[in-house]
Amino acid sequence: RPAGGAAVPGRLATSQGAKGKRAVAQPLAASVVTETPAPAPAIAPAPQARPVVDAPPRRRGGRGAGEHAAWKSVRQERWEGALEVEGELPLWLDGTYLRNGPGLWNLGDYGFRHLFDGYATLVRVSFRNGRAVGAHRQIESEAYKAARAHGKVCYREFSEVPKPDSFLSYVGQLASLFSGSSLTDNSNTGVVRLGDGRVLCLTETIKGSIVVDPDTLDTLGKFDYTDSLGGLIHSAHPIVTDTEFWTLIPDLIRPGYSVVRMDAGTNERRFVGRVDCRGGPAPGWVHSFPITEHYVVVPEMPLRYCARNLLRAEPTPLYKFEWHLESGSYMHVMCKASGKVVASVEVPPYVTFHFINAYEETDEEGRVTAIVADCCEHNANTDILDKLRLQNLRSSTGQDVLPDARVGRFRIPLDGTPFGELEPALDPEEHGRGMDMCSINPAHVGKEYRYAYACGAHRPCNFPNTLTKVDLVEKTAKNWYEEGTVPSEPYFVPRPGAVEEDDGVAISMVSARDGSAYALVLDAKTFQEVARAKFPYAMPYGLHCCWVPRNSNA
Ligand SMILES: CC(=O)/C=C/C=C(C)/C=C/C1=C(C)CCCC1(C)C
Ligand SMILES: CC(/C=C/C=O)=C\C=C\C=O
Ligand SMILES: [Fe+2]
Repeated sequence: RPAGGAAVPGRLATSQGAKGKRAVAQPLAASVVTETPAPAPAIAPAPQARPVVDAPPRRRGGRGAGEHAAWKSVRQERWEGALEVEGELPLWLDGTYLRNGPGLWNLGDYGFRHLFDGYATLVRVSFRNGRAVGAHRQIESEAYKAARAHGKVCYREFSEVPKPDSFLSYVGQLASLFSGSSLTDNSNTGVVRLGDGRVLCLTETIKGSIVVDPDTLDTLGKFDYTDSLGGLIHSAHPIVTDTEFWTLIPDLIRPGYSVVRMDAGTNERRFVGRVDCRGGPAPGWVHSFPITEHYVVVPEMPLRYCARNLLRAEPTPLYKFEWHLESGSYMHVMCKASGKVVASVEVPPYVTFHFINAYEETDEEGRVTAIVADCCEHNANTDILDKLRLQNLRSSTGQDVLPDARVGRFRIPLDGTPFGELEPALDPEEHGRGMDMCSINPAHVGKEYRYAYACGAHRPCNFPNTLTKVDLVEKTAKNWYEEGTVPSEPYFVPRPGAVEEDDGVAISMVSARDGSAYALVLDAKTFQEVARAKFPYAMPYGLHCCWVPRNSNA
């Protein structure tokens, strides 16, 4: 059942194209707008457009036949058009799904190394009356604009660094590293809707907080933090509610973390408290962290930032990080109201990008006795970082090379006991020993919860290739799998008025080996497909999502 039919034409345009103008996609270094004589067809065969980059990458394995579309750069700067819908979209699904991710990994014939290096591609699927309109657009960060203008990397990305033209410019680069001016603002990781309705794309550099228009996908400008808290990096995953925004700012000089809060409607973060690291030469990497109703949980894992690696021109095996098993692994708990650290426990070693949720355990008198915190845990093994190198992702040989992962459940006692526990929350075989890119019902953030949605594994595989719904009470999982596909984070959207935790849908953008791509809508209760909205061109893999309900700001 096609949705939208010919009513909504597919649109292709350059970043320079004024709103409403129709223009063909431009190669990266071009600076002129070329308008097309006629509107593109309804379901535009986007690959007809001139690709953003068309030469083979310097590092082999960029665009060869047989390579999965998930790991190929998006082929044009932007597109918009009606999507063909297969199945029945729920009529209550009224709003916009946004997904951010590093979708462009090539500059001319130069291919980037790592999944996390790519320039940000924002994808939109707007649902209304059982129909879907899709779009994507490159985010106009300074890093992307400079790369497009000069045909080379100009800022320090996750693993890519600008090649110094001379020793003097190398010295200049070092100086600019200390000031933060050489760090990227390529906001390729997350996208969040603030309580006041503004939509932000984020990465781990603070300067990479960029405001976008969720309808046009226009880059509106830098999010200007008006406080004087400073810092160069922060967690990629702030916790955002209708009223607040919480994040962590690691301190690489005096190892520790600042816990900060920003009220909705403001641009001013306020310092809440500080956690001093217990071990190691630098803070543990804090890609994400969880909160509960009264506490902020600050993880300190043995995979730590490394100032020396930040300065290097060539990446080390762990990029900007170092593994310090001897330094210990810790979980700290800070009271939101007082900023005081109320617990700091040593836990077994762990490696995680993504915390799923946390909540408080209470005794009969209602006193909080412990915090339970769940994460996608990689069995204390850092190999996953190397598996996310594009060369590894592109060279799928059919062998089972994805390292095992699980739902790691921490129990952090608040009674002064010096140690916390870390155990799998369910048998990892339930989800094929793959576990990452998670979401939950937003009404349960910081509270007891039962269900988590994530990417799991159907082995053999080299990357998570299923969607999984984990029941943390029954300790079971329901799995969705379609051969040859790479699904991204299943993002839970509650049905308006829902009471049950899993009353809603899980939306995932799926990239298929044959070059097709679709937004998959699963009934979150049964985990059965209800519909798919198909893009007319290949879509690269992407990371994190958010949901903007229609008229949410009206
Ligand atoms: C996409 C993802 O999950 C993580 C992205 C992380 C990034 C882009 C980290 C970037 C960094 C720099 C550019 C310099 C400072 C260190 C670090 C935070 C690793
Ligand atoms: C893709 C990913 C992390 C992304 C960070 O935002 C992790 C994948 C892990 C595989 O198991
Ligand atoms: Fe992430």
